[in-house]
Amino acid sequence: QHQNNGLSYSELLERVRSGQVERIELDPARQTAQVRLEGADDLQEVRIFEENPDLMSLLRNNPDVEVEINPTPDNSFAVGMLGQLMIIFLLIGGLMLIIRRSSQSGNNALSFGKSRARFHMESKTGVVFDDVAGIEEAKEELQEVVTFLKQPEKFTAIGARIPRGLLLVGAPGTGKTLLARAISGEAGVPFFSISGSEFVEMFVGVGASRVRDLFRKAKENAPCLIFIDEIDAVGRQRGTGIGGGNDEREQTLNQLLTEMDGFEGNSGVIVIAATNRPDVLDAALLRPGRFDRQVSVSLPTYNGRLGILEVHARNKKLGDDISLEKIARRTPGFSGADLANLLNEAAILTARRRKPAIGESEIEDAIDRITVGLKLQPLLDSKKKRIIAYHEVGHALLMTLLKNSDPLNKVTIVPRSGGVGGFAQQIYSEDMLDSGLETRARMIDRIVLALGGRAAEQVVFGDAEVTVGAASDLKVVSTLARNMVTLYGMSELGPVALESPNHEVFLGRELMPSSEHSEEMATQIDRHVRSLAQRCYEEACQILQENRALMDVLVEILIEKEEIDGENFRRIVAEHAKVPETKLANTVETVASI
Ligand SMILES: Nc1ncnc2c1ncn2[C@@H]1O[C@H](COP(=O)(O)OP(=O)(O)OP(=O)(O)O)[C@@H](O)[C@H]1O
Ligand SMILES: [Zn+2]
Repeated sequence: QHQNNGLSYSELLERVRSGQVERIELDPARQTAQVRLEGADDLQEVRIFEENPDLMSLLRNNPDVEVEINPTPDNSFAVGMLGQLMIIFLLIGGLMLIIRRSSQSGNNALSFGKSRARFHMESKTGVVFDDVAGIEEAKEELQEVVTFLKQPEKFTAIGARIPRGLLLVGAPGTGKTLLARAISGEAGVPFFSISGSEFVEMFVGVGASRVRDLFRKAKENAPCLIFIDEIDAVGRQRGTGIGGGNDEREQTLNQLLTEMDGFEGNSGVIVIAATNRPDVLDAALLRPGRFDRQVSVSLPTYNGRLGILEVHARNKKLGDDISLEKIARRTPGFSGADLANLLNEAAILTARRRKPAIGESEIEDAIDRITVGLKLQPLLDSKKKRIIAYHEVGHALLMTLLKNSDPLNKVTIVPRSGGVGGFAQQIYSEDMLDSGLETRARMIDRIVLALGGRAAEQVVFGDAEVTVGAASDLKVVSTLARNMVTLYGMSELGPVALESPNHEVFLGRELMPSSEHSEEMATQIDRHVRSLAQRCYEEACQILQENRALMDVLVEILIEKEEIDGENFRRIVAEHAKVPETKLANTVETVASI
């Protein structure tokens, strides 16, 4: 009934019972498990079923089996995030850009065979508001919670109801956990924490009682704060299957709701939950008296990044040449965790290079590591390498020639572990993105230069040879062009907003069509978006065509040296350009009517 070496579900149960299973990795979404039998080196796959109480209770009774559960991945989130970052991050015109988000967030599977996850309690977190930077608005809102915890009588005396639950909403690594710990620290109250993914353990039927324990302990220690990270793991809308153990999860959620309702008025316990997916939460969680207040924690702006860098530079040895302002300018789209990580990576590199203090080159390398991954071996000279070189030179040359583009920082064809074959990177002269003062001229140039990679491939190798390497460039182009037409009134459709901007792009909603306009208007928008992109593409092709000889020179140098920094690149361009003056192309005039 099954392949030679495949285990059936019932055989799996049998093997667990007889103690022959060493390790099992459950994947509820795919309804499979990877099983390692005693003495075996590799894993084998077994189909499991949605309702698998036998397996779960068996595993509970056999604590020697190592168990891991892969939480259901949320790709929609990742995609939304990626889209967002790519706009901000247009500095990288890389082949197949993949941004590695701080991997510590979220999806780490939990193992409950060895250590049964419990809630954690810290009597003093030692974190204060000064340790949290760049999210001033959220801090201000939460200052109130500190006062509730410190002096509840102040509020009860005048009959004010102290909120029980508060939801922190924001992308991974923006400092939600840090903020919660700082509230505890500032108020001088104990901090209880558990993560929603640890709640996935409810799978084995201990969830509800864990919740009861947590709240009982907390009440004994009031005033105090309970922090539930990744609440979406347990608080997803009920009745939507995330795989086996649904009932368990719902029981846990119900218990959580019961506990929230069961607070005696002003018992001195405040529950803070964090999520990056408020849209998937069960509505019951958001009712009055539960998590009825939301505070959003957004990615830091330029000033925020500067503040966060200052916090994390406190205990680092920085060289005299390091300017935190410059780093902040280089890192739009970075979260607080990314920035902390950046300084830490730079410190590690510095130690490895036996230098006394962190220097510019360590910062530079750390930024690249975080955005595009580790350097890999350069490719051997090959057609592929030439295509990548032309693609990147296409981007880089446009960054240099276009009048309204931020200058090139460097162009490289050293492949990166993040799946990037090469990239051309800009350095922002000012923090336009944060200030919101992006102009039409700049946006057009960003579209043109994003198309520069594909255009170079086309100009040099012809139609048939264009590669898939431009996929991420094209995503950037569509987003920018669409925003120009629908949000900023920068097309012939007139100065009207045709869609409401969704600032919470990290929710992945940006991809959802809005129904605010008619079918007819939707067609018009599409037409204008396409025509804008088409004109920009033609513009890119034309500029590159005119500078074909220069491109060849640059590609030869890039293939030889693997990397050219902005200054050298500009020097070479100035030496060889037909018109010696750089920054000559004014696309706004050519792409005038859209
Ligand atoms: N605003 C900030 N100020 C200072 N440091 C920060 C800030 N945001 C993040 N960090 C740094 O990043 C680390 C991770 O952030 P934290 O775990 O609080 O983020 P989070 O929003 O809870 O992320 P996740 O959703 O992944 O749990 C912090 O311990 C801190 O070192
Ligand atoms: Zn590209």
